[in-house]
Amino acid sequence: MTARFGARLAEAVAARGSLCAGIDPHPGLIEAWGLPLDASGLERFALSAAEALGEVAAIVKPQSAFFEAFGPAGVAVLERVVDVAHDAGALVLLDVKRGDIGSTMAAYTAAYVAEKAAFTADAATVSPYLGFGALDAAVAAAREAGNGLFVLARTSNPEADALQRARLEDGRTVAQSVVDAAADHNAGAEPYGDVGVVVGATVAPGEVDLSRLNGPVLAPGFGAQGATEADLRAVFGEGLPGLLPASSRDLLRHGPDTAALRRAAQEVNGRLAGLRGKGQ
Ligand SMILES: O=C(O)c1cc(=O)[nH]c(=O)n1[C@@H]1O[C@H](COP(=O)(O)O)[C@@H](O)[C@H]1O
Repeated sequence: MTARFGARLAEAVAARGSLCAGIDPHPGLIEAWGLPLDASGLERFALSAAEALGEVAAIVKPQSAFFEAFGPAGVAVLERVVDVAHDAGALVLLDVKRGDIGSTMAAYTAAYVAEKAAFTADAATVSPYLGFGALDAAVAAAREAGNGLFVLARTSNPEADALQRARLEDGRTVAQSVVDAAADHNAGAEPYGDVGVVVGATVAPGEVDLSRLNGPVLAPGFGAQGATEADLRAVFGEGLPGLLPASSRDLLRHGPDTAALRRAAQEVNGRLAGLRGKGQ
């Protein structure tokens, strides 16, 4: 039986470091790599990024929107990116940010994280803003298949502040209620559970209490959106198990030279090593 996602992730981070390498084929980056802005350029960009970053990062995160923008041909490239990154030895987090009523969510689950899912990713990003309970069946199906989910809690973009920092009747913020619901799913799992949360590296320190989460934390906003290692330290402290700082543009700008891409990811991983706890 395949090991649980949380266990596989912990093992991969121990071996390779905590960086989550984003594969976001922005049109400007495809052109900067000297490639045509069509499905063939997308394919060369994304497959070489998947191969190079997949060799050195514990987990890679292709952002589906940039593939969907090229239509069915782009989605076919995304499918190959997942396979190439797996073959290179990385786990794959598909960044699709899906969220819908429970019955529709079941179909997204079948696409991304259930047993025999159409895409063979290890985890996917999901939105809880139709109610965390609407994700319950997805959590169960992902777990059954040995896969994981990352639930948006406190995102890195400034437009999210008003909604995610709003207070519920019980005094908790909306973002904290998402973290707490994820924590309930992870209770008792070792080294940690399969339900991660997304908390931007750009948020104010102390806003979200992750002490009970017992799950992975995807921290985008590191790099191109301005957050630094000092911000990661201030927001998440040191030694938070499962912290995955995520960077896309700031890594990809080192291409198309694949050796330079690999070096950039390794260099970031080296700098992040101090944030990891002992034995992680
Ligand atoms: O879920 C995400 O990955 C995500 C959540 C969030 O709060 N903020 C955020 O930037 N992201 C994604 O993380 C990546 C950030 O890219 P860079 O700013 O280029 O590092 C993009 O793929 C975003 O869609």
